[in-house]
Amino acid sequence: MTRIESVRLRTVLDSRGNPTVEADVHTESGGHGRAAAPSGASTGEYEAIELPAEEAVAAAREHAVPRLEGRAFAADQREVDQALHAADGTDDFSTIGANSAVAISMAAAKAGADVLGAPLYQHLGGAFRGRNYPVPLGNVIGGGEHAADATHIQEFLAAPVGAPNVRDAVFANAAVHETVGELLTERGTPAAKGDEGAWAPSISDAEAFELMAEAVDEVEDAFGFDIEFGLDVAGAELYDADEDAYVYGDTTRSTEEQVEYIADLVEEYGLVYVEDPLDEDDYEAFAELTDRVGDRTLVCGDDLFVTNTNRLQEGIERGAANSILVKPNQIGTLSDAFDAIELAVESSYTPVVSHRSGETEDATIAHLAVAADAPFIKTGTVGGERTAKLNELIRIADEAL
Ligand SMILES: O=C(O)[C@@H](CO)OP(=O)(O)O
Ligand SMILES: [Mg+2]
Repeated sequence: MTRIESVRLRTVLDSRGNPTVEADVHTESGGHGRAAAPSGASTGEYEAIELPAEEAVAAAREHAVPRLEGRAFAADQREVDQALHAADGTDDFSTIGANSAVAISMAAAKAGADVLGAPLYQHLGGAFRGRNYPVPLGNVIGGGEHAADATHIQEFLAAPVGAPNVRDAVFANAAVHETVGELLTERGTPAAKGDEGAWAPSISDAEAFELMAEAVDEVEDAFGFDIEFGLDVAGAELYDADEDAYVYGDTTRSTEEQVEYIADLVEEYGLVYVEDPLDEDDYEAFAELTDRVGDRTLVCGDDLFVTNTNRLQEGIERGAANSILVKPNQIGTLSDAFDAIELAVESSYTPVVSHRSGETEDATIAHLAVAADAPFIKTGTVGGERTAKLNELIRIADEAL
C-alpha cells in the first residue's frame, strides 16, 4: 500500500541562504511527503557527516534511491532507514550525506502518514500520543557561532515552564523576545539578529543575564504563569584545547572554574536548562556539574551526545548529564533519533527535540516532539523557519491537521 514509487531530490535554500537537500517521496498509492534537511553552525565533532548539498543529492541518487523505489514501504520507517544505512555503508553517512539521509527519512515518514490518513505525530507515535505538548525553549539573546560580536554564550533561552498550554507558551516566548528588544532600545543598544532570530547585541554575557531576568519577570507578570530561562553554552566552541581553558574574550576559565561558573549561574538565576556547559569530550566535567546541580536543572548534552546511542550510553554510565538534545540530522534518520529518545527515557534522561541554526520551513520536529512525548522542544522564537515549527505545534494541539 505504501510502497515507494519515486524519490526525488533537489537543493533548495535554507534560512542562511545556503543550499540544502529537499526530498519528495511518492508512494504507488498516491501518497506524498516532502522534507528538507537543516544544517548546524556549531556542529559537534561526532555528528553524522553533512556533505555539500549537490554532492549529497548525487550520491543519494546513485546509492539510496534505487534501494527505495519499488522496494521499500514508506510507512515502514525502520525498513526505509535500514535501506538508507545499507545504501550508505558507513557508520556516519559519509557516502550519501546525513543531509540526504535525513531528508529522505522524514519525507518517507510524511508519505506514510499521508497514505494512512493520519497526522505525522500519530503515525510516528501511535494512537495514544497527541495529548502532551513540549514546552518550547525560545532563543531570545544569542551569539557564539550564530552571530559575530555578540555574547560568548551561544543561546539565552526563555522557558515558559508554567504555561497552561502550548499556544500560551509559544506566545510567551515571543513576548520575552519583544521585551528584550524594547529593553535594548531603551538602553540605546543597537541589536541585529543572529542566525536563529535571537537578538545579537554587542553586550557582555553578564548584561545578557540581567536583560533576560528582567524580561522574563515582566512577561511572567503579564501572562500570569511561571517563566524561567536557560542556556546553550555551546562549551565546545569556547573550549581551547591548547590552553586547556574556556575562552570568553579576555577572560579564560579552567575546567574547574567553568564548572564553578555554571553552577553559580544555575544558583543565581534559577536556570532550568543548561546545554553543553562543557567541552564535547569532557564526560568527567559534565558528570561533576551534573552531580552538583542535576537535581535543580537539566544538564543537556548536544555536541556531547550528538543524538548517538553509543555516546549517550557512555554518558549514562558516567552520570554525565540528565538530558539529551535530539537533532535528527545529527544521526541521519528518524529511527536513530527515536532510538536515542527511547534510551534516554529508559535512563530517566529528559529528551529535548531541537532545530538547527540553519533551518527550512520543514516542521517535522514539531511532530517528532509530540510523537515521542518529549517534554521540551528547542526551535527558536521568531522568524518564518522557526514559527513553521511553533505554529505547527499550535495546530497539532488544536487538532487542526
Ligand atoms: O547548538 C545548537 O543547539 C544548535 C541549535 O540551536 O545550533 P547549531 O545548529 O548551529 O548546532
Ligand atoms: Mg547546542
